[in-house]
Amino acid sequence: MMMGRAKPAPAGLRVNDITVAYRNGLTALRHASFTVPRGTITALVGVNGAGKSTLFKAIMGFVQLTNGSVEILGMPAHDALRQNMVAYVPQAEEVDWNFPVLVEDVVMMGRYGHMNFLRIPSRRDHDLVTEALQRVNMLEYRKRQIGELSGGQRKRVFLARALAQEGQIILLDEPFTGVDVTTEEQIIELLKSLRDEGRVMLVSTHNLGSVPDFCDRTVFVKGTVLAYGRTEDTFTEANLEKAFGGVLRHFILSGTDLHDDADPRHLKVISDDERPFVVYGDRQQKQKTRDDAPDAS
Ligand SMILES: Nc1ncnc2c1ncn2[C@@H]1O[C@H](COP(=O)(O)OP(=O)(O)OP(=O)(O)O)[C@@H](O)[C@H]1O
Repeated sequence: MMMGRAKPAPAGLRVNDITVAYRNGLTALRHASFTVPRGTITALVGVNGAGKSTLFKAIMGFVQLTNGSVEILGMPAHDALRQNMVAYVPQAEEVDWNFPVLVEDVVMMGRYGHMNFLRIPSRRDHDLVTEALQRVNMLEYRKRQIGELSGGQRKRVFLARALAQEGQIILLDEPFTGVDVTTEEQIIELLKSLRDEGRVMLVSTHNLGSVPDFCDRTVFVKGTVLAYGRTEDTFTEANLEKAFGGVLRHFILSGTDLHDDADPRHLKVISDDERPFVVYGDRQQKQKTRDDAPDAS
């Protein structure tokens, strides 16, 4: 009997040569392509205005593509979106926080796509909302107004909404902005456990220092995709330079600025003014908090 070769598993997400132009004529992305496998956390990095949010909107079908296509788990994006496979955690600025809505209602919105037009939640919908709130540690806030929460708590509620949706692809637009280090670490732990369940997370972030720590893959964006691949291969000074150009601040500490003794090793800090990326000689190491950062002045 002939043994057929096993078909390779489809990519989690395939962005194929997409171009996006806004109505005002601005082309925010041009011929952008990248692929990420399932069970990964992928960082999207680039300067303000590079096109990271546009890329999310293109995946979500919020903006029209003038070229190219997006494939999700081997199917056209349109089909995956219809099946509620893609969850989007927006930037805080995109949400109207004055809208009077309870935390649990926000999370229940994640279930809407699974309900019929009457939107009457089932027992399972309620259970999934409770489970999602538990997972982000926000269960005790379920009856609070969303507008009364802190920035970090709001982020966690929107993450819970993505969990309740049972999204297989989760897009997080700057989830760490305005979030303290403890909350950031909790979110990262949650993302890791979702990765281990085989989901795909795409995370736009300016926290360059934490990318090598928890993102398996990195996509460099600047009007297009400049480079992508495993973080250990792509998160290089050359790619950072290409993506950030003059925006990055570099400083090197050595000699008596760094050591009391004659230790010849130096330390390089690369930052776009959020959390810095620190290189000790040839080794790359995370800078945990801004407060820990060496004083550059
Ligand atoms: N609705 C819109 N209409 C017209 N132009 C837009 C629109 N939204 C974004 N742009 C422009 O498209 C480009 C890419 O913006 P985008 O929001 O995707 O960048 P970004 O990488 O997410 O930036 P940031 O890091 O600041 O969030 C920018 O030049 C921006 O001004």
